[in-house]
Amino acid sequence: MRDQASPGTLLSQLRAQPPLVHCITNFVAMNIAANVLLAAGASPAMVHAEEEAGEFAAIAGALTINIGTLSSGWLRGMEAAAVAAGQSGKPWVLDPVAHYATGFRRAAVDRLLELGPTIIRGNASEIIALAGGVSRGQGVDSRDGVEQAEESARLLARVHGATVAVTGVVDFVTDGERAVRVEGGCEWMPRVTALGCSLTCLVGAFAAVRPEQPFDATVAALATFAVAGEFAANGADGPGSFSWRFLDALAALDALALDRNVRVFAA
Ligand SMILES: Nc1ncnc2c1ncn2[C@@H]1O[C@H](COP(=O)(O)OP(=O)(O)O)[C@@H](O)[C@H]1O
Ligand SMILES: Cc1ncsc1CCOP(=O)(O)O
Ligand SMILES: [Mg+2]
Repeated sequence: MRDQASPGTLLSQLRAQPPLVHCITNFVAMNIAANVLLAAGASPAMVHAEEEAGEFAAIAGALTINIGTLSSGWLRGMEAAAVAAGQSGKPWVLDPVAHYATGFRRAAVDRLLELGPTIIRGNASEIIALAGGVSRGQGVDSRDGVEQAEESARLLARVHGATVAVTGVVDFVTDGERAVRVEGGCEWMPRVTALGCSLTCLVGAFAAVRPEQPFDATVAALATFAVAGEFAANGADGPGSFSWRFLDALAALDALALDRNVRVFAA
């Protein structure tokens, strides 16, 4: 196994030089995702208009594209941004929210996949369907277990030359060669809307820090969420108090605490 930069090392680097992260995310996620990036120490910018998305992607350290609340104009902005990111050598992350739900979403994701995302982050239902499998997903929430999506993730990673992250109770990350599981988080996380979308943006932030190491960057982002989620669960009474405790836990998390509490295992 190659040397892997620790999540804490990457978190320290992120905070030392906060990356500008270009997020094209959905209406539901925009506010919480921006707050998550700020709490972690990165600098978010939500820029989706087709007139400017390409230009902005060339300036930012990384791009994230999420199809959660898609429209034709937004899709043109996403395509322009993905092309610009590719041309300027910037990593970009695809979050295929509920891509199986409608023909419009399926076609959009097919076009975005052709533009070569560096990293794909989704829940188990999304990853299974993206690899051509039969998923139980209907809306934005997963109805499948991460274990069921692991082979799909490996296949997608090989076919698209991307790092693929499947999230859920225990997360799974692969680049088609290496694979790990990331334990942690808490039961309230899937009960707070757009936390997965926010994680996709944080994956972008870490990818901006380590553009040549998307696998390590993805693991570091997932580990940060897993540890902050566990810390925030302490004293939380439900999704509401968990939500604000999670932002505080992210901001308070330091490199040492992250590396001491991270649970990443080879898969
Ligand atoms: N039951 C769970 N226990 C612990 N962590 C979870 C659980 N479900 C989701 N998570 C965490 O919540 C975050 C969002 O993942 P997920 O809910 O799978 O994404 P999405 O919102 O896109 O469906 C990830 O950090 C994941 O590890
Ligand atoms: C509820 C909803 N509807 C369209 S996008 C969205 C947010 C989905 O967020 P996540 O994928 O993080 O659960
Ligand atoms: Mg999602």
